Amino acid sequence: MLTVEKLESGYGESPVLRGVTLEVRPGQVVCLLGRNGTGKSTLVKSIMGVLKAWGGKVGYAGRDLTRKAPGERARSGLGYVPQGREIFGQLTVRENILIGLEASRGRDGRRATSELQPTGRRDEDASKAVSKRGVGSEGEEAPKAADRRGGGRGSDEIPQAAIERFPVLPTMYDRRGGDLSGGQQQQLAFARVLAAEPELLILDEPCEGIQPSIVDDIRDVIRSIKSDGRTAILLVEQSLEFVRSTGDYVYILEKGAVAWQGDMEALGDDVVRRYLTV
Ligand SMILES: Nc1ncnc2c1ncn2[C@@H]1O[C@H](COP(=O)(O)OP(=O)(O)OP(=O)(O)O)[C@@H](O)[C@H]1O
Repeated sequence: MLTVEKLESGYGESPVLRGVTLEVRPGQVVCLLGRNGTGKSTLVKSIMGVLKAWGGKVGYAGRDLTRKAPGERARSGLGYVPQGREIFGQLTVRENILIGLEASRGRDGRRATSELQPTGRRDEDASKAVSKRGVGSEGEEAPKAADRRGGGRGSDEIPQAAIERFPVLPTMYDRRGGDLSGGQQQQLAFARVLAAEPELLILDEPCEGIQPSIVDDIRDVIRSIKSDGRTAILLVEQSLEFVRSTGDYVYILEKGAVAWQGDMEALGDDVVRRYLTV
């Protein structure tokens, strides 16, 4: 479903990716490993179009997305939880999740909010975008998830797909995203992207800075998504233990290129020593 061919990218004049080729098949959990600075985040940013490709190709479900904007990639079915989560701190939990819905509304030809950047003062822009559509306050009209799915539910209802794995979130719908703990924010970031029911979920270090009990929850979420079989996952992760307990296939990057790839079972100690041990 996702095919990356000889992808090259970098920052300014500095190349980082030097011809990366990889593939994610439907239902697979593919893990991206490598020491610090080898280009893992650069690769997922380039797949999402947050960073422009210098060369090579990103194909998805038979379409060439290489020159497409991030919003269009989201509308095609790609969901992305960036490193650091990037939730909208000034918006409520409810508004954060509804923003995620925009990616799927975009599949009907409307603007996707993945084009909004959830940082600092841009929260204001996001807030405006939300309130324009009436999500912000009681009694106003919200994005019609029900319209799209023909479900006939209340107009401001958050889709079950967003929250079914995070029972704590509905208890905090009116809290500001910025007031949540790191673990809760990570759950919110997941819920926001799952609201759009992506076919491929790209996760950049979802366990970074998260306490162990929440890491276990995130592992359960990934396993549950995997067992549903509807969404493939491309997972950037540092923890070998986490990768071994969730993944099917592994790519290891070194100096912006794939240095090793294979089934999870083939990821032996020799490979770990050679490419991952610091
Ligand atoms: N915004 C940026 N501007 C310039 N250089 C950058 C930028 N982001 C990353 N780099 C550089 O690109 C290279 C690859 O970084 P990248 O974040 O992709 O690595 P990574 O494998 O994800 O590392 P980590 O595991 O530490 O997150 C590094 O040398 C890094 O310093």
